[in-house]
Amino acid sequence: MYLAPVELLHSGKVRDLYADGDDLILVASDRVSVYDVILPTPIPDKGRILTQLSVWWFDQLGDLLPNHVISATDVPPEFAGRAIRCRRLQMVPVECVARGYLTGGGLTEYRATGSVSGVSLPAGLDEASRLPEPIFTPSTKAPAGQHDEPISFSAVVETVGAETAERLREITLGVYERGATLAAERGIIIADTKIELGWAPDGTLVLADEVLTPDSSRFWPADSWQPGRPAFSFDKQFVRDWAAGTGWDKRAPGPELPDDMVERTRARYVEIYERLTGKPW
Ligand SMILES: CCOC(=O)Cn1cc(-c2ncnc(N)c2C#N)cn1
Repeated sequence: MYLAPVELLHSGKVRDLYADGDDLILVASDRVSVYDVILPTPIPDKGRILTQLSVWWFDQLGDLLPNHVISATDVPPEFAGRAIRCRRLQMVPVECVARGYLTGGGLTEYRATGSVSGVSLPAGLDEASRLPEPIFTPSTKAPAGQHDEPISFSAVVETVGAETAERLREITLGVYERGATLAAERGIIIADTKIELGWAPDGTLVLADEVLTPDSSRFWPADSWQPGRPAFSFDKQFVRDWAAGTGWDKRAPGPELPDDMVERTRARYVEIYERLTGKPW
């Protein structure tokens, strides 16, 4: 059977997007990125593990909203297990972020303004503080290599209208709370997550991209969480600490990882998959 070649549309840090006729093929690589730098050493099976975790979440979230998955198996053979055939959507031009904890860019913004994406927060919060309740903190979709800029809810209203803005907030918080609740029962804190939504031709909002993976969300082991202390990244901390120990200048290309680092990091992805899905990898 002649297999029409797929066309590369967009290559990201750790994933690539192809066109295959009317469909899209979203492919996850084994690349890992720390401090926004792609490391030269792949983590075997990372792409497959995160793709299968995302597929599992899509199924768990099917009662909240439809998703873009056409098939997780009908993909080009070279991408088997680490790609999703998905329907082409009109993507919402807003990064939909939910935060249950304060860290990263949200903490920086809070320290400067007392709020995150226009959402006022109580005084006295610190690194890794749990928020009184999860908040919707949208941002712009910055061009590759630049950081997304926080935008207020009213800016989202101006972009997509009030009804859709409310729906974006409702969906984003709903996906986060479903994921954070399930993960917490399994000893994992999901501190925040970024989802992508798109419109189907009939105007329905559809969950796209990847969902609730360690690449789209911050995963922390619950047993070592301490507000006021930088949290331990479940999947990336070993590599971050090791790379920092080599004296790596983060403006330089990332260092090659030694075999034990690769295996320990792979094991962390397997552990996340098994804990959340309850299925052996
Ligand atoms: C580098 C990989 O990441 C992306 O390309 C993100 N992205 C996804 C789309 C998209 N566009 C239309 N329909 C979809 N179903 C999707 C999805 N998912 C665009 N950018």
